[in-house]
Amino acid sequence: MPTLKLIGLGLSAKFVTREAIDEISKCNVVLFESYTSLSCDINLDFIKFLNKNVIIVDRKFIENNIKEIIKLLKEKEDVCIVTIGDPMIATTHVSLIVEVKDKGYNFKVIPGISVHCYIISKSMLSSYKFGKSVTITYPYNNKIDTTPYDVIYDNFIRGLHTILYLDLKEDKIMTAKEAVELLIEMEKIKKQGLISDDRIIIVGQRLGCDDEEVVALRLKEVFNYKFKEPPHIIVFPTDKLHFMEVEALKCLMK
Ligand SMILES: C[S@@+](CC[C@H](N)C(=O)[O-])C[C@H]1O[C@@H](n2cnc3c(N)ncnc32)[C@H](O)[C@@H]1O
Repeated sequence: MPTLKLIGLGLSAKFVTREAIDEISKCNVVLFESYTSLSCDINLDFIKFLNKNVIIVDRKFIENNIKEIIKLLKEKEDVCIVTIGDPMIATTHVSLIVEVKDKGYNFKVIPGISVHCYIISKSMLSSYKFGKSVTITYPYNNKIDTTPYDVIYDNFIRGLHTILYLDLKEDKIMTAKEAVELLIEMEKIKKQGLISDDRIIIVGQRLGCDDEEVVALRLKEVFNYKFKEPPHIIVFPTDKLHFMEVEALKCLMK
């Protein structure tokens, strides 16, 4: 039975699992989806080394070309869609599986180490206390989407931490500084007192790379801090911290 396989590669080459390597090596056609995340050392050449039949695909292809994917399944039997991180976390790929299953084909998910789990681990905050995550996006037509403010606020007052993914466009990658600038603009609109100089955030930079860094900073320190190149991710902790979380945060402060 033809099978669509969604394969996660983890954050960098050292996290690629044996299962991912085995599946990619034997797959008849490999589509490398490179728009939902990025890695310091996983690129087209890396995947080509495992399987020569690889094509880079963009958002348009994955989101609008289900017919093409079904055609490939009919012709090639096995189709692998390969992503950085985990294929099902902070992506919309579940819709592919639902459509393929609906047409009577098989599917398989091969998880990879996700930035979501990685930053929870490296933040050392209680994994039981993370609320809904959200993405901070660049303004569109000069309009700022304040959804992230609402999500953080809702989590914050319920004693929950928030993971903030940062916008990833074809031509630009949002940095932690740009994200904090946007949060400050959101505060001017929402005026609920969430964003203030002394709030602490955790910034994960280049996670999974040899030069990764995880640092806890007060918002007032963000603009003078020398961050590494993106990708960046932010954790916005609640102020209802367990005493052990307070100690963990101190370990991440410079
Ligand atoms: C939409 S999420 C996709 C997550 C991916 N599916 C996964 O499971 O890892 C992508 C966002 O996560 C963050 N991110 C991804 N990889 C990262 C890394 N290695 N270091 C820091 N942040 C990262 C960036 O904010 C990026 O825009």
